[in-house]
Amino acid sequence: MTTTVPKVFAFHEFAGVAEAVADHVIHAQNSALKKGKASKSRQMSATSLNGNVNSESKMMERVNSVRSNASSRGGTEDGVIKKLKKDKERRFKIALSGGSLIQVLHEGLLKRDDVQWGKWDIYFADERLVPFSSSESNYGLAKREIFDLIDTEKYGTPKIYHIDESLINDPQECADNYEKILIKGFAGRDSVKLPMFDLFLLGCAPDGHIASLFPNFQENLRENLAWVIPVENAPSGPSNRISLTIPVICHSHRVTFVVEGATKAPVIKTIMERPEKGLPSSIVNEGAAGRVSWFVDDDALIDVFVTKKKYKFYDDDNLTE
Ligand SMILES: O=C1O[C@H](COP(=O)(O)O)[C@@H](O)[C@H](O)[C@H]1O
Repeated sequence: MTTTVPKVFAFHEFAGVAEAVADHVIHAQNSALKKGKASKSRQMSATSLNGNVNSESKMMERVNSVRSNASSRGGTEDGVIKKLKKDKERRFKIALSGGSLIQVLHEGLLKRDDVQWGKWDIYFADERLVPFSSSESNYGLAKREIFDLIDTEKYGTPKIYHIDESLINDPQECADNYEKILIKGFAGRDSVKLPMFDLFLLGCAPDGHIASLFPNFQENLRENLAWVIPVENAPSGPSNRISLTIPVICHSHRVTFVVEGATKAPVIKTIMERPEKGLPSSIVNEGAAGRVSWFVDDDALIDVFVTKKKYKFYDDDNLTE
C-alpha cells in the first residue's frame, strides 16, 4: 500500500468540529444541488415559467432571457426548460454513520438555516441489529437527535432509508433487503455498478472499526461484490449488524471522517502513520484518495504526526461548481 495522506482539519474543541462539519456537509449539499449563483438565476427563470410571478411583463422578460440565453449558448428553449426541471429534481444523497457523529450533526446542523432537508436522501453507513427504540440503534439515535427536531414546515422532510426493523434477527436477510433499498434508490444494479453518494460520513471507533467494518474481519474488508453485508459476532457493541462495503464507501463523491476524543488518539496514530497495517480507515484513505477529509479535535491528535489544516468556511453564494 502506498502512503496517501488525506486532508486533516484540526480543531481545539468539539464545538469547532461540529460547526465545521456542518459547513462541509452543507457545501456538499449545495454542490450536489448546484445551488450556485448560476443555478439561482436559472431557478428564477423557472419560477417565471411556472407562472408564479404576477407581473406579465416581468414574466415575458424572463422567458425572453431564457430564450436568448439558450440561443446564445446554441441550445434550444426546450433543452433549457428540461435542464431547469432536472435541476429542481436533483437530490442530495448522504450516508450517515451512527455513534458520536450523530451528536456532532445535532450540534452543527440543526442551527443552520441553509439545510435543504426536503432534498436529502439519507441512508445509513451501517446499522446495529437492535430495535429502533434501543439507545444502540443508529437510525433510532439519528431519529431522536436529528430527524425529529427538524422544522419540516420550513425546511421540508428528508427521505430516510433505514433497515427493515422486522429483519433484525436475520442479518443476511436484513443486509439483502437494505441492498435492494439502495439498488432502488440508485437506479438499479444493472445501470450502476456502485451507488455514488454525494457524501459519506464516517466515525472511527477506538478499535479502528468504521461503519460496521472491523479491523480483523478480513473477508468483510475484501468484499467487492455486495453493496451491503451482514456482520455477525462483532467484537464491540451489538454483535449483529449490517454494513455498507468498502467499494461503496470509496465510490462516494466525498468521504468524511469525524473523530474526537483522546481515547481515539492511538488508533488515529496508526491510521495516519502506519497505513501499511491496513486498518479499515487506511483502506478508505487509499481507495478514495483525493476525496477524503478528516475532521478531528486536538485530543484525538495527541502525539499523531500529521500535517494539520485549518478549515476555511465556504461562501456558497459564489458556488458555480
Ligand atoms: O459501532 C459503531 O461505531 C462507529 C464509531 O462510533 P463512535 O461513537 O466511536 O464515533 C460508528 O461510526 C458506527 O456507525 C457504529 O455502528
